[in-house]
Order: sequence, then structure tokens, then C-alpha cells
Amino acid sequence: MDSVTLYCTAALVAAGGIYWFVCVLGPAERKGKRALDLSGGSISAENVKDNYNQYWSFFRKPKEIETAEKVPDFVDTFYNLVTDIYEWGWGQSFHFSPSIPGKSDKDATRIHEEMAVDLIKVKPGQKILDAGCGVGGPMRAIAAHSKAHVTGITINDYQVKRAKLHNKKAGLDHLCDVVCGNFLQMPFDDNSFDGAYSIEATCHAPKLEEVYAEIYRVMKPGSLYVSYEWVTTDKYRDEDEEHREVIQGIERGDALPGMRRYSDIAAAARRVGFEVVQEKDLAKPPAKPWWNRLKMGRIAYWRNHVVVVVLSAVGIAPKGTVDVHEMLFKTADYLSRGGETGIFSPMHMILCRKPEKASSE
Ligand SMILES: C=C(CC[C@@H](C)[C@H]1CC[C@H]2C3=CC[C@H]4[C@H](C)[C@@H](O)CC[C@]4(C)[C@H]3CC[C@]12C)C(C)C
Ligand SMILES: C[S@@+](CC[C@H](N)C(=O)[O-])C[C@H]1O[C@@H](n2cnc3c(N)ncnc32)[C@H](O)[C@@H]1O
Repeated sequence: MDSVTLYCTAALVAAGGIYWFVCVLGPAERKGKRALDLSGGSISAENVKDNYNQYWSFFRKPKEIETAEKVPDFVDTFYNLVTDIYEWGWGQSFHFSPSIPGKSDKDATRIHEEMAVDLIKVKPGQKILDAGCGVGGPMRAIAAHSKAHVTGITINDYQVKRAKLHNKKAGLDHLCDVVCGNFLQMPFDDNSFDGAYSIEATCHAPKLEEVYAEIYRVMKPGSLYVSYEWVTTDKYRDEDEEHREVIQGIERGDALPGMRRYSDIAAAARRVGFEVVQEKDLAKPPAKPWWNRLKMGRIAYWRNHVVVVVLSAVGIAPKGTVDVHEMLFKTADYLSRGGETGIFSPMHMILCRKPEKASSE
């Protein structure tokens, strides 16, 4: 073999190897978003790094994230930075679910989503609200399962575009609508929905009562609302340094203005007028660990990191993607520790009814 042939063969093998590593081996999960498409959402590529720094600056001024008006912007920035990475490495449903022996992550996710709509007892053709819908993974599963018409709202316009595209591709756009807006001031009429749900989204509201009050306003009297909330559990001890470190790590890596305690949830719901029908931490045994999937993905995260570093170095992924990926990498560890120690649950379920008649009437 002459040296030219040898050189060409080596180049072909190297190119094949890179293609296999990036495109075929794929991310932790496989769902239609490729590493080559990683972007900063609605942020232009050259501004990703600055926006990442800006995101962190919120935590240097904790008083600002307590100010309700600033939180939606901070959450919007966060989702511009993470939405593509989430879709690439996790899927179209941005939440956890208990693992189910013998079932895939995809099935366990769907079952957790269908449970939400079963709890609110909607009928085909009825109109329901998804408060904080992401790119619509839950919305599509819920519409397909219940045949109800779902309207989702998200603060992030890039997610609206992604959700609409996925709805169309799934042939579910006749049942699923998505609007860009703030769930603290929704562009919907009073008493207009036959039910509502939110999956791991209201944790971004600075005050739970504000988002609950707004959801209450748009629901019809007698209808049901279910939410899966992020909370610290009865095992959390504020005086334990490790507990504080884990919860703070989760807050920072997940754009939370402050984690609530499990006991705050029903109290907030009652204060806005809801009747609490049921409350249950879906993470508690016999449910199997929701954090298994995070731990099992660790090797894939390393591989993903190499992919992100390479794509960023050659200018395909925006500069700053590496920082965002590194943040998520660390967040995954805090979340697993929160799950393993039992001090944190991302699925504290609350089922509420808007009374037929408000108590003041
Ligand atoms: C409800 C929220 C989001 C919950 C989860 C969907 C996400 C929380 C942490 C995310 C991830 C962590 C590690 C990433 C990994 C390093 C990367 O290679 C691939 C994507 C991750 C697995 C990513 C996926 C989504 C999460 C699990 C919050 C924000 C309220
Ligand atoms: C973790 S994601 C969950 C998305 C979806 N429920 C799912 O499970 O796939 C949280 C969602 O809440 C939305 N969100 C957070 N704060 C919001 C606000 N103030 N108004 C509207 N949406 C908001 C985010 O944009 C994001 O879509």
C-alpha cells in the first residue's frame, strides 16, 4: 500500500469514527434532536456565553430572584440555554417519573403523564390547560390518551416553536395548542377550562399562590387541577450542611427561585380557594427510584461532554454550550443525591377542585 492510500484509509477510518461517535452512538436517549443541532434556543450563538453568565448572576443577587417580575426572564434565559440539551439527552418530556421494572424510560414517562390526566377525569373533546408545557411531551401523551383538547403555555418562545413542530409531526396539532406567555398572567378567559395540570413547572413560580390563583381563575367551577411539585420532604433538615448543599445545587442548576417544603403545597392551594382532594408523594416506596435514570446515564453524559466540547471547539455548537452542559452534569449529581437521601421529591402530587361555588358567594 503506498503512502497516499494509507493516508486516505486512515482519514476515512477517522471520519467514520467521528461520525459513529457523534451521530450513531447518539446521546443518553434518542429522540430526534442531534448533537449537530444544539443551539441557544432563541439566543443567537454569539450571545450564549453571555446569557449563561447572566443566568449565574441572578444567584449572586438572590433578592432579585425573589422579585416576581424578574423570575420569568431568568427562567426564559435558562430554557433558551437548556432546551436543546434536554431534548438531545433526555427527550421531549422535561420531567422525572418513577422507574417501572420491565418498562422502558419512555413507557414509565408516558404512564406518569397519563396518570395526571386520569386524575382530573376529563372527557374526550373537553378543554384542558397545561401550565408550563415545555416542548409538549406530556401534552401529546395526554391528548392521545384522553382525546381532550390541550392548550399549553410556556414562557419560552423557542419551546413554543419546538412544541408546535412536534405536535404537527405527531399528527396531534388538532388536539394540541401552544402559546407563549407567563402562567402568572395567562391570556385566557375566566372559567374557560374543564381541567388543568402542571408537571414539574410551577416550581419556577416565585410564589406558588400566584400561579395557583391564576390557574384557579381560568378553570370552570367543579373542575380538577393536578400538579407534580418539586419539594423538600420531611427528611430535609435545614441545620444539615449536606442537605442545604444538595438543595442549593438543585435550585441553581434548575432555575428555581427557592425550593418549597412539602407542607407548603396544600396550604397554598387552599389559600387561593381550591379544595384539596388528594396529596401524595409519588416518589415514596413502593414507587421505584426516579433518579435511577439519571445515574444510569452517567457514562453517556461523559460521552456527551466530549461531543459538546468538540462541536463547540469547531464552531458548530455555540460557545457557552460547554458551560451549560457542565452545569447540567453537576445538577444531575445533586438531583441523584436529593433522591437517594430522600430529602427531595420532584413528584409531590396535589389534586385540587375548584368548588362549584366560591366560599364568599
Ligand atoms: C423539571 C425540571 C427538569 C428536570 C429534568 C428533565 C432535567 C434536570 C437535569 C437535566 C439533565 C441533567 C444532566 C444532562 C446530561 C449531562 C446531558 O449529557 C444530557 C441531558 C441531561 C441528562 C439533562 C436532561 C434533563 C434533566 C434530567 C426543572 C428544570 C424544574
Ligand atoms: C421543567 S419544564 C416542564 C415542562 C413540561 N411540563 C414537561 O414535563 O415536559 C418547566 C416548564 O415551565 C415553564 N415555565 C416556567 N415558568 C413559567 C412561567 N412563568 N410562565 C409560563 N411557563 C413557565 C418553562 O418554560 C418550562 O416549559
